Order: sequence, then structure tokens, then C-alpha cells
Amino acid sequence: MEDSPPEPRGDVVMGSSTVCELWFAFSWLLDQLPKLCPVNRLTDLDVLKERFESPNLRNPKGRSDLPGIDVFVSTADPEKEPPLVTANTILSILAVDYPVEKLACYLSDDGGALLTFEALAQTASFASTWVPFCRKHNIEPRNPEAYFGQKRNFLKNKVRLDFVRERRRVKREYDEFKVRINSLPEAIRRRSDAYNVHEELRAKKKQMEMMMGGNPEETVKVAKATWMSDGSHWPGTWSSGETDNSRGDHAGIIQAMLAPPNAEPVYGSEADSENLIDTTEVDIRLPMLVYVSREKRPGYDHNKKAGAMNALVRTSAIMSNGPFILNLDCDHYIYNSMALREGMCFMLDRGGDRICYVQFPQRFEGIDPNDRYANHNTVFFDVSMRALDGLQGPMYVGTGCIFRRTALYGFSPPRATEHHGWLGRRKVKLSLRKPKATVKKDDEISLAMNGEYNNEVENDDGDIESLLLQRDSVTQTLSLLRFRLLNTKGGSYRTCKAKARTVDQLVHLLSHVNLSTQPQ
Ligand SMILES: O=c1ccn([C@@H]2O[C@H](COP(=O)(O)OP(=O)(O)O[C@H]3O[C@H](CO)[C@@H](O)[C@H](O)[C@H]3O)[C@@H](O)[C@H]2O)c(=O)[nH]1
Ligand SMILES: [Mn+2]
Repeated sequence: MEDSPPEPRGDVVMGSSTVCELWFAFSWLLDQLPKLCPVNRLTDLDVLKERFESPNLRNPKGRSDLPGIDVFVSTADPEKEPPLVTANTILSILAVDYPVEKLACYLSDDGGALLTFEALAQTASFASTWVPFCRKHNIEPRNPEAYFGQKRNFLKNKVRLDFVRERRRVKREYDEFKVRINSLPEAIRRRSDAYNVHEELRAKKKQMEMMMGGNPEETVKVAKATWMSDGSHWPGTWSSGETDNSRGDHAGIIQAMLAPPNAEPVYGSEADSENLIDTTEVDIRLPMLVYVSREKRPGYDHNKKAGAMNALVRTSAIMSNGPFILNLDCDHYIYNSMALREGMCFMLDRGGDRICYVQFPQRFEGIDPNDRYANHNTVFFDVSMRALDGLQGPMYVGTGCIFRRTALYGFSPPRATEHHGWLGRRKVKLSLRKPKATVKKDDEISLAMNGEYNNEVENDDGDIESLLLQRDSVTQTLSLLRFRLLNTKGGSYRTCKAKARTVDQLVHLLSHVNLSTQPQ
């Protein structure tokens, strides 16, 4: 007869399950307590306008004193992430309500795809219609696909008589834009085939000539390249995936699609054959728009999105150096055109210099409106994040976040004193916070951004001053900038000290070198 296993003792089972239950109750309590007092914050855009955009003694013209913002969009594969979606994201950024000369938009293309490049060029061209239209008629949201797809009455709150006519024209133009974007893959393929056939014929001819010349051994091989519209090789990924031109192995590419705009508003003209809408009263400037595809080489870990963000931080430091950075995935867009201003309300508020980042909530489209499967993440964005705001602050969710550039660089924020003691009444000078003006190790971008502004600023205006000053530090940045370069031939790193005085010089310098990626 077999022995049955010993029965577990009742009190042990009871005891351990009680301990488990107690632990769950405790962790549930920890989860619930912060939710009892979630923080709700409101922004006041009028105050922001009054403080930064109205005429005063220091700024008699009332030119906007808002700090620059660089917006980063990441895309990785035009087949999985349709270029039309990315185009819409870019359009929502270019049309955002923020001083045009303070805004710059960077698209990181980890696919190194000519398709993304050409789609961005088309987007820049369509933006010259879409952005003035949004500004003139206060369009929301400023993503054309979402705007034209809206079910609600588009005439609501619209009073201008020319609205209906202009909307119809812009909609037609947008439909044509969609067709242009969708026909790009085929156009690129045909163009490349034609050039490749031509190249092959030339190579064959050359071979024939060589054979006639009594040198028959040499066979000329022609790589199947991807060709740009100007008849040159695309430096990024080719559809044939040759060495030096495949997804994980290509040169770095930086191309400004829209140049930095004038500092003063530029007004358009009446509607005519070229101008779809009357823009005589509308500022028609567009923000700077840049295409970036970082260099990739086999044997290096490119760290996916994080690596792409790193490359954009470096590129933008040279080109526009906005003190703030907003990042978005290619399939996200700015829903509220005032969002950047709202973000600045936090950053520029009293004590805002202690804020590293402002995380926007994510809202989702195209999923179950009744939210049966909790895909809208309402508990996370509307309850937990508000609750966390009461404890140190909400977390970064990987996208839709405005960062303070200096925080990303690891610098201490500009304020040199810290509140301590009961109710924060005692101010303590922080010796730790004194940034050194000396250049750091070679492998870091070293900017003496705060060095000169480390006076003890105690009043509000002082705080704001220090922020605004950062915007003008481009020249300082330029003279001190050091960055690492990947030596393309040997695959080794070397450090380069850039000696350029103006942005133009630096862009020129960059066009001769490849931006770095971090070694493993
Ligand atoms: O090598 C890569 C791989 C991805 N990406 C980009 O990274 C973003 C996110 O990648 P995706 O594959 O879409 O990840 P998801 O799981 O959809 O995104 C989750 O994770 C992301 C990264 O943390 C967050 O940004 C998103 O909010 C979150 O939904 C996209 O814009 C990609 O284009 C790159 O730039 N390079
Ligand atoms: Mn995604």
C-alpha cells in the first residue's frame, strides 16, 4: 500500500494565506492613498501672453520672448508606419500655435528611406497651404486627416464668409497631396529601375570597349541603386540592400526641408492660381523642418528609439538649440494647437526652473469608443498620473513629453538656491549646483550654458531672465562644441572639436562629417 503525502497543516495554510492577504491589502492601500488627492492643474494662457508677448520697457515691440522648442518625431520603417501618417503628424507640428521663429521640427528616419525623405519634401510643400489655412480659420485639430474626417458640423463657430470656399479648396489640395504621397513608392521604384538599366547599359558598353582593347578579364559590376530625383544615388538605404546602403549600414543624412524663417511676420497675398487661399492678413512663415537619418554601421548597437532621440538632441543642438524639446512618435499628433504654450506655462512659472519635463496625456483614436477593453488607458493617464503629480511628479511615458534641454544634458537647473526647513522658509545655497565653466570629457557635448547665469536669482524676473538667456547661447555653444565622429572607414571613434562661429558654418561642417552614434 502506498503512503499518501502528508496533509499540510491547517494552521500553516491559514497563516501563510493571511500573510499574503495582508500584503495585498497593504500594497492596495499604497496604490490608493495617493489617488485620494490627485493634483489638477490649470494653465492660464493669457498670463503667459501678458508676460512674454506684450510690449514692455525691455521689449517695446512686444516681440515674443517665449523660449525656442525643438520638436522631434521618430519613424523607423515606412512600410509599417505609413508616410501619410507621419506627414500628418508633421503638419500638426508645423501648424501649432507658437512663435514660428522659435519652433523647429526634426524627423528622425531610422529606416534611412528615400520614401520618407521625399514624403517629407511633399509635406513641406503642402504645409505652405495647410498652415496659413489653420491660422486664418482657427482649425482644430491641425492634422488634416483628423480634421477632414471629423463627423461634427465643421461650420460651428466659423464666421468668415470665405471659410467654406477655402476649406473646399484646401480639402481638394489635401486629397491630391494624399495621392502624391501614395504614389511615391511606385515613382521611386520606376525611376530607380530606369537609371539602373541605363547604368547597366553603360557598364556593358564599357566592358565591350575593354574587350576590344584586349583586356577581357575585368567584369564591371553595377549595384542596383536607389536614385534620387536629381539623378544621384540616395545615400541611405537602397531597396537592394547593398553594403554601405542597407538599413543597418549607411551614412548619416541631414537635410533642411524648410529653412529657418524670418524673425518678423511675413504676410501673404490674395488668392490666385498659385495661392489657394487669401493670406493677406495671415503670417505665412513656416518653422524650420529638418530630415535626419543617423549614421548606422554593423557592429554597433543603435539603441532604437533612444538612439534616434540621442542623435536628434545632438543635431538640434547645432541647428536650433531650443531650450525645450518635445518628442512624438510618428503616429501621434498634436491635438490641441495651444499645447506647446500650455507646456510653457509650467516651465516658465515660478519654480518652473526645477521642472525637468512635462508629460502630456495620450489620447487614442480608432479604438472602441466604449472602451470595453480599457485601451484608452484612462486610469493610467487621468488617475494614476495625476496622483503621482502629488508625489514628486508623473513618469515619462516615452513620448509626448516636453523636456528641458539642460536637464537632458545633466546640468543642474539655473536656480542656485534651494528651499529647506519647515514650509521651505530657509533658503540654502547649493554648492553642488555651481556648474563649472570648464569643458568636460571629450565624449560629451559640453556647453557652458549656465555658466554665466549663475548669479543668485531670487525673484521671478530673475528666473525668467535666466531662461530667456539660454536661448541666446547658440554662439557660446558653437565655440565650445565637441562631438564624437564615427570614422566610417576604420569603424573607430575619434573626437572632433568643431570650430564654427555661426550656424551656417556648422551646418556646412556637418555636411562633411557624419554624426556619431554611441559605442557599445
Ligand atoms: O529603431 C527604432 C525603432 C522605433 N523607433 C520609433 O520609436 C517609436 C515607438 O516605437 P513603436 O514600435 O511604435 O513602439 P510602441 O510599442 O508602439 O510604443 C510604445 O513605446 C514607445 C517607446 O517608448 C512610446 O513612445 C510609445 O508611447 C509607446 O506606445 C516609433 O515612433 C518608432 O518609429 C525608432 O525611431 N527607431
Ligand atoms: Mn507605436
